[in-house]
Amino acid sequence: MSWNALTGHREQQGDLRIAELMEDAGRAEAFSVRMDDMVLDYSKTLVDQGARDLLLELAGEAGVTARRDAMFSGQPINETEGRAVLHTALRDPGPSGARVDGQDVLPEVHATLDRMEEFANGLRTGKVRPVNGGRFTDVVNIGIGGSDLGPAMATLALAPWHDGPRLHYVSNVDGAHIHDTLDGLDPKTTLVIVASKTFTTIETMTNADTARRWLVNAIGDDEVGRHFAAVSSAVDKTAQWGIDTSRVFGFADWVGGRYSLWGPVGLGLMIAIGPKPFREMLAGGHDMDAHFRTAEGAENMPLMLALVGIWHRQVCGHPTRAVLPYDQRLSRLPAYLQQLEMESNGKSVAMDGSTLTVPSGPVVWGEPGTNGQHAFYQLIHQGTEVVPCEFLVAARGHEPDLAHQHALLVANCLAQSEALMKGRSLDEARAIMAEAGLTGDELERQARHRVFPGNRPSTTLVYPQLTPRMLGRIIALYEHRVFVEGVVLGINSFDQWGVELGKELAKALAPVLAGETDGADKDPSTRMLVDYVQTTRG
Ligand SMILES: O=P(O)(O)OC[C@H]1O[C@H](O)[C@H](O)[C@@H](O)[C@@H]1O
Repeated sequence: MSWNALTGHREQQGDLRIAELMEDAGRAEAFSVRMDDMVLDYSKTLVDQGARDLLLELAGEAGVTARRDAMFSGQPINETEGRAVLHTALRDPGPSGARVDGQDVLPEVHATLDRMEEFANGLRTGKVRPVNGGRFTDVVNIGIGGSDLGPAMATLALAPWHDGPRLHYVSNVDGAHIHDTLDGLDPKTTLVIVASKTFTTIETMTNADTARRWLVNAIGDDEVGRHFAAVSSAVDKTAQWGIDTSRVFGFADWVGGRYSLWGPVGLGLMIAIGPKPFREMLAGGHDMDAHFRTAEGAENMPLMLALVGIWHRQVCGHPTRAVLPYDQRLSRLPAYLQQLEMESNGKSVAMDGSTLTVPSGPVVWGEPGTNGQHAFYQLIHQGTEVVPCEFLVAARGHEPDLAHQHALLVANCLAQSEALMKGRSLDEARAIMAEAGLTGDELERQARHRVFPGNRPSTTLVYPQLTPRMLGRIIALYEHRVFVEGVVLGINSFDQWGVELGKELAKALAPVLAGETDGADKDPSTRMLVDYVQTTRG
């Protein structure tokens, strides 16, 4: 019912402009939400009082609160895989937590964290040594998807805390990735973490084999295990692959891959920044969990971020959403969110097997500002498609000597949302052209190119500084936003069947490319492409 009411409300708004709503001096306060020292400003959107009421009603009808409580209490809300969804337990300081099969999950979570801490400290202090002595200078994390994007994003984000061994991330099955990463590293002082929830992912296992050969060449076979650690929920498979159990950090199947940064998948990050900042990040995630569980309605930041997302995608029909961190260290955030949001909510079948009657989650994309301004913002300002923008910016940077650069960064961020909202009318453009000395048809023609439609929505998340705790809050904010959007759409945000078909076909195509089978069953396009590769590669 609320869907219809919402689309009706949007229609009623007609050509209402955000700038008109902004004439209300109280709008910014009324249409923003605070969580401690963070502010999410969604006043530069067309969400008005009526829209917000209806969106909250929609969340109520979808049963977001009950579903949220079911998630936190360990019920198997991932119904297509029959699993609980408890990544929040990885950042729960306890003392007691959710129960799965009657068992409190926290003792194991905390014991694993302690083991990770011991191992990370060992590497950082030189207690955990390479075969030939000395210290580990470099750590290579081999993983893909959820076993790569989260820790890689966070390692970059927390660079100011990086005082441990150098961290490198290899994900792509393209040999170029591991080749270029290992090139220049010394195998005698390099530790490899093989990170894979399933420990079957072809990309990761292929890269792990390559890394093992590289290590064996330098240090021999006997003790190569001392240069490995594994992170997985398939502990039996890590043993089969030859990694000693003391070097294996396990996690339960109720941690989804793309939600797994908080536990052993974050091992590399913990080695890089140290256990204390890592635990601070967990505390930040837990802050957001507590907020999400207790803040009411429009006071709830993840809920409101989700509802604004739904307003833009499902109600207004904008197909994409740009994530624009004005923070170079968050440059991998858009890629991380692409998996988090699109793998979670890019689905067209509802939990009950019926076809979705509203669009699924949006295409998520983005780059850090100000780089994007000199590339694709043209389309955001003047293209025919409206792209809701999500800006993120810290009040303070980490480089006191470069505070003037941070001030410029912030000015650019705020100016963009202002420009998107305000735009520039034809009359204003004409005045600029007249000022430049143009007249007649030429003035008119040139003016038209300089019109900005404006009325383009954006949200801005501001926070004091990108610390480990803040990063934890930001990531958990997005996780819960994805959760709420999924509940409102009625889909299962925690499976990913859509990635399977391509994997199956790739497996079947490998022998065709190798010339072992003829591929007669393939379509003409695929056959032509196979033929091209076979004849061209020599
Ligand atoms: O951690 P792994 O089991 O190796 O999985 C790595 C990734 O591959 C899969 O194809 C899934 O789509 C991702 O959700 C997952 O994060």
